[in-house]
Amino acid sequence: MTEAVTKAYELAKERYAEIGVDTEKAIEALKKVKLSIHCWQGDDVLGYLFPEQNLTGGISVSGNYPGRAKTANDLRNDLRQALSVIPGKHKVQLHSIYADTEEKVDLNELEPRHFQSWVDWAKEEGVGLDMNGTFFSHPKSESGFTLASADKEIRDFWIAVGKSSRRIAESFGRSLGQQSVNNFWIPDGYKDNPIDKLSPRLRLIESLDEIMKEKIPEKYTIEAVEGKLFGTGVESYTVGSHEFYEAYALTRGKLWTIDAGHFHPTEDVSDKFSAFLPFGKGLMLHVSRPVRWDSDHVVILDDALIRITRALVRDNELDKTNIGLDFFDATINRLAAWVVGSRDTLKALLMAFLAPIEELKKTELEGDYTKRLALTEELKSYPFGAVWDYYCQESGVPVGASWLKEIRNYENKVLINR
Ligand SMILES: C[C@H](O)[C@H](O)[C@@H](O)C(=O)CO
Ligand SMILES: [Mn+2]
Repeated sequence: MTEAVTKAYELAKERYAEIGVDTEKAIEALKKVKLSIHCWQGDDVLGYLFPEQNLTGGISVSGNYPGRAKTANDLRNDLRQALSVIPGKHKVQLHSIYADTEEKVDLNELEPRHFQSWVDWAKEEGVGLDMNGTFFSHPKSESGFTLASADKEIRDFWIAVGKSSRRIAESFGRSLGQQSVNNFWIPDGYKDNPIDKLSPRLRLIESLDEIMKEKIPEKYTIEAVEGKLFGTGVESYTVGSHEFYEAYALTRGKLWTIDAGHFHPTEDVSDKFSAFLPFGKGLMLHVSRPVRWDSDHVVILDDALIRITRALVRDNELDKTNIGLDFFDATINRLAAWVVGSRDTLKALLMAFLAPIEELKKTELEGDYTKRLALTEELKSYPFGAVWDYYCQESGVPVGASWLKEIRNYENKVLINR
């Protein structure tokens, strides 16, 4: 296998060189990209703080594949196994509900010490940690409102949750020596047409401003705000819409989170990066695959993903963009879901790097759209797979579908017994 992979790579390298693409440079560029892999694919977004609590907030997971991670330790072991077949060094995204503690503690009382086991694990694994405050799956979110609630007591509770998430993210940044992005997604909204669309938004602004009041050095953590078109149960009005958060991010110097599943199905999210970034501090992405709606299917190498990575690479936006994943499928092996989604996102990035970008830009400037079309179409059948295989081999991870054998062994040894 090793020899065949290397031979195929050498040939591919020649083919790409003919069109002015340096495959070694593309591989080096790919090595630098850190994905932010979401922990919640491993346990169906339930967390470990409230074992009896159902998933709420208008998101849902279908399927009952055996082996859901039932403890934080299970989840870390599963993540370690999945990471071992994904090339590169990455980050893992947590949520408040993944606190690992024996204490009876509520979301608003969480402190960095409740995440110490995650920090220790991250150090061992050499991964960074990103954070998400949890604003759902809790009795105090049952009305459908949290930070935008008209009830001050409810609002204050969730403000404390937001502040706690910032302290935790800061501690991740300090302990691990890399910035922790702290993402805020707030599910608040109405099922049916509201009369007053303004007041909840004004309350959300006030709550967020209160949460962000304390200055924390950005080298440790920065907040990202995630809008949404709608969720199940909040079809008519979402307080934190896209325009709301785009404006919030711009005026407060925060990151704007673009979740690929949160827009109208025909909207091209990749088109938004270059419109926002000349004004904004940066982006957080939640790479997801909406099938007819925000279904959070496992990411695959489809046109939508290719458009996302192409935009980031062609417009030189990687330095200002955090590439997070966000999907949850319990109908298949959950580790395989992480692996497919992560490997495919990396593959799509490699495809984007393997292009004569400067030449294409020049062609476009010269107005030669015929050549632009011809070149981009021919590029699609260049031997990018040989470069990917070689990258996997050199990174010490399985080439081709052989990673599945390792995941199956783990399933038979570990997952099946849960
Ligand atoms: C669990 C996550 O916070 C959640 O998926 C959020 O990011 C989202 O996308 C909700 O639709
Ligand atoms: Mn998301």
